[in-house]
Amino acid sequence: MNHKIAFQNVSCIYELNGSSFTAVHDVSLDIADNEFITVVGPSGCGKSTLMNMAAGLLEPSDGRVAVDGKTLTGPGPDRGVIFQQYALFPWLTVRKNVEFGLKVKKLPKDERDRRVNDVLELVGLTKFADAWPKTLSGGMKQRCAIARAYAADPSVLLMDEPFGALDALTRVKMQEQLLDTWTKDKRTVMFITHDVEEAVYLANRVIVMAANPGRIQEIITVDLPYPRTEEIRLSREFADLRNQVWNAVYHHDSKENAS
Ligand SMILES: Nc1ncnc2c1ncn2[C@@H]1O[C@H](COP(=O)(O)OP(=O)(O)OP(=O)(O)O)[C@@H](O)[C@H]1O
Repeated sequence: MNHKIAFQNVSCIYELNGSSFTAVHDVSLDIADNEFITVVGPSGCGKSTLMNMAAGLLEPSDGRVAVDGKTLTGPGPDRGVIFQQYALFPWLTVRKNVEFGLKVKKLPKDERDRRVNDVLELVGLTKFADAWPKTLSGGMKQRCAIARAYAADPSVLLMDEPFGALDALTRVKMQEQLLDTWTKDKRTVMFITHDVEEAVYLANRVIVMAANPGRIQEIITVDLPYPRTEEIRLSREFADLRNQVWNAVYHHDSKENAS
């Protein structure tokens, strides 16, 4: 299999006030090219720490993280990062927000225009190209952030609870929209969430983490076809997978807390 991202025996130890805390311990994981993986687990199990190491924002204390076989030494344009906070520039329109990184890269104007138009179309924001961020709903702001990440043409998208601030209905719509975008233009996606249903709905594989120390508890393959229709979401197979992930996350966590 062609591995896009490889975590090899990765650990992360934070030093704080003279004591050390193991946030992630000995994680090994291979993510295939164009695979969509989701990462779930209890609060504090090291999900963001793992993603920050893939983003190159944090260096592992032990082991290595590689993208396309190359050990990471920092952030790079091959990886687009999307956080829960939309991080849009309020003084720029949707179009200018999406264009921003391309200007920094000094791409010629016609190339910038072409790319911005393509990605706005991809996320369904063409009509809102000249709108200001403050006039957009939360879901639209996050679509704009996704468009901006796509515009830079990264082969990897790292998403940390991107829909965490949205209401339940918008969240479901955003999941559909994201899968639609990803199906049209595949990337390797690592998506962190607290929401078990979201984790199953989106993923090829769900990585369930446990805490103290943060580690991989179980990997559950979601053998459901794309597009993930409403019929799939309401199917018996989907419910079984959701229960399986739920048990791996919560029953394991409550057993640990009881002991
Ligand atoms: N800079 C830091 N210094 C010390 N400890 C940290 C630091 N960042 C995170 N931690 C600790 O490491 C552990 C893992 O944190 P991390 O944010 O990766 O977990 P998470 O699974 O993403 O949590 P959540 O779901 O609540 O966002 C937590 O116990 C956290 O308190």
